[in-house]
Amino acid sequence: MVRIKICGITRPEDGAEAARLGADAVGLVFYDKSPRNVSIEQARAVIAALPPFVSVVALFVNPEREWVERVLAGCAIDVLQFHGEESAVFCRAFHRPYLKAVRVKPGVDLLEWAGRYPDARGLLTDAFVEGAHGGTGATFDWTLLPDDLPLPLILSGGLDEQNIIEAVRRVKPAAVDVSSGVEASKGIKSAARMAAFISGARHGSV
Ligand SMILES: O=C(O)c1ccccc1N[C@@H]1O[C@H](COP(=O)(O)O)[C@@H](O)[C@H]1O
Repeated sequence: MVRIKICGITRPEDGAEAARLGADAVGLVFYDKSPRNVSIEQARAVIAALPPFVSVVALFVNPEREWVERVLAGCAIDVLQFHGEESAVFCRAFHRPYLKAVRVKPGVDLLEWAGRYPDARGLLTDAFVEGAHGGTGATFDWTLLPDDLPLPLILSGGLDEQNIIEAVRRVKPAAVDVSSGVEASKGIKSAARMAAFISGARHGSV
């Protein structure tokens, strides 16, 4: 069964609703250029509203090492997600499981990326959009994904309630990750869209 991560949670009630609907993980964005950016205090409030069986993923884009350490000291984070140009040495420096995001466009060699981050818990594929690091709501050509990726594949990039069944059926990822596609407005989740997305992901993977 595909695992489901709902990213860009900024409000405790959205995290609690994602968990109630069956999300396996929620993502918190610690990147001040994102409309979904949260402070450590906001993150703590979201985490406090979650049941203990939901994983908490902290997303960063080219962070200072001290910022990651402050977040880890201030919040109960299970997994790190890096969306910038962080090296493998940097990603593993925190002794936490981590995901490495890759922005996919023609010519990007995902097998080579997987080789550069062999200890990542998964490769998260997002759409390449010039000038943006992610969370754009853009999709990419799923035929660019290799069948023989040596790491678990987390599919993201423009997923929503309309395309999630086809995405899961065609790509067969280990997990899916969504942010824009389940929002009512930037940073605010829609309960109805989250419900339709999670139901679609479950439906597509049976
Ligand atoms: O959500 C953001 O604002 C964000 C900012 C910078 C890097 C990544 C970001 N989000 C992640 O991008 C992918 C795709 O998001 P979407 O579903 O297309 O909106 C996903 O992993 C988000 O968590």
